[in-house]
Amino acid sequence: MRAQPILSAAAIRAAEAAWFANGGDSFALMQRAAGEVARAAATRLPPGGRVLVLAGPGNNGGDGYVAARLLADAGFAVQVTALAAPGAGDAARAAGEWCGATGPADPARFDLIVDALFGIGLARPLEGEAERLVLAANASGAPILAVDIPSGVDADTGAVPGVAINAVETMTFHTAKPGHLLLPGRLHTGRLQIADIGLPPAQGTPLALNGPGLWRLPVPDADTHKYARGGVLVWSGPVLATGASRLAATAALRAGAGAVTLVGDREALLVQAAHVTAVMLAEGDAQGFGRLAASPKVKALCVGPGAGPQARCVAGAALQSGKPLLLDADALTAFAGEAEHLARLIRRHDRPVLLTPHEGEFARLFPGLSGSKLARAQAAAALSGAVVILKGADGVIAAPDGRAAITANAPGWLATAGSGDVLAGIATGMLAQGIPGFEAAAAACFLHGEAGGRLGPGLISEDLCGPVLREVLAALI
Ligand SMILES: NC(=O)C1=CN([C@@H]2O[C@H](COP(=O)(O)OP(=O)(O)OC[C@H]3O[C@@H](n4cnc5c(N)ncnc54)[C@H](O)[C@@H]3O)[C@@H](O)[C@H]2O)[C@@H](O)CC1
Ligand SMILES: [K+]
Repeated sequence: MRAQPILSAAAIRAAEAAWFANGGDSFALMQRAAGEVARAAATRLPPGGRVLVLAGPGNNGGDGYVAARLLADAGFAVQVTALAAPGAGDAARAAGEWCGATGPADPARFDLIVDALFGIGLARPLEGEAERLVLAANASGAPILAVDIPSGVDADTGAVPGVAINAVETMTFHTAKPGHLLLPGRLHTGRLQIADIGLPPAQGTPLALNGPGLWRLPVPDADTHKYARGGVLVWSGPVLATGASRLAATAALRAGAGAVTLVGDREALLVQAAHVTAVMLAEGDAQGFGRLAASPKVKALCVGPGAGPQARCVAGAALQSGKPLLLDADALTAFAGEAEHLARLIRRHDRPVLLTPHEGEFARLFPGLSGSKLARAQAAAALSGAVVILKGADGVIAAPDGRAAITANAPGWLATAGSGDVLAGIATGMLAQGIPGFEAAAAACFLHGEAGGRLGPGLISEDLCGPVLREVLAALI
């Protein structure tokens, strides 16, 4: 299975420019794009159905004019409402070839609205007539098919600086754009369709949709044993906060680590003992954690879920261990405002380190980083030398070498206490099995999303560690 590339607006324009430089015909490209829009529109229309095409001043509008002509030729009743006449180029040619009904219209009178106001060329918030058209289309109740990207959504960031079209479906071209997958853009996109319009396949792109094409799950050989599959240490929280680390430990075991041990003080372990069976327990403080981590049986470490006041010392010991390591929650907050110091420790560590902040933890750890979720995760990975999972429904995974992935399968049901602890555990379990950092992080995010999707309403984090993870793994191996 191939990874699905994602291209920024600039990368799409570069791909088009390269193709044009080799003699590719830009109007033919527009016609192919519009053909895909018309085909998608036709499947949503009754015979002779009424279509309103909202056309902007650029090539997105050009796609709209060509689609209008194709739909009219196919017997649909098409009207175009133009925001402004295209000035020149392909869009002007497309507008010139449209001879049908043109002018203002009540969008509620149509069976379908085709949104061709703005695509990847959106440069500022929608105002005035553009804003009015978008609000009227959204309020009309008619389904909206967006051309390339819902008008008002920034193709690179998913940001909606003003108003934006609420599409039921978006027909985009060549590859997905970050704005289709990052929030809030994803909520405006509806069903995303990606049409091949004849550009050469995007290869070696640093950004991809998170999915099985990006990583491969480990399958144990028949002659393996538990420590060959990978031992994991998870730092246990204190006596009144043991749940988070227990979720992480259980998830690591489910994800395929051969043996998982919770390490902590005696009181905490007595609580853990009342709950766990296959997960083992070992008494120790921060130095003890470091000593246990030195065992060749231990292949990955997880510090942070519910870690409590020891978080910094244990994270420090873990960072000296030379073992693949995941830092989450309290272990991230322990380094708040000290990203550069943490980066020095990570760079000395020389083995994969995963940082798994949610937005709040990210802001505390990297207060100087701004921009889109994608840009911030990439900057944090470059700064820290770690693979960063910036969590959320549009979770971004970024590696220090510039690779990044966006996860789009996480349902809202995953927004529940302990969900991040399970993600940390799955990712640590992947690290323990020798999966490289970026792939381990991406696989964990995908598995977590799939498990959440299967469980649905009523999901609690304990469920995520249950048989559902086994089912998800079995479906993907
Ligand atoms: N370049 C190509 O060959 C192809 C482009 N395609 C289409 O072309 C689109 C990109 O076309 P363009 O680069 O012309 O960009 P757009 O059509 O997205 O918009 C650019 C125009 O909108 C104006 N504009 C931007 N933001 C505005 C705002 N907030 N309010 C008012 N005006 C605003 C700009 O000044 C410019 O005139 C793609 O999204 C896609 O739909 C497709 O036809 C495939 C081929
Ligand atoms: K659009």
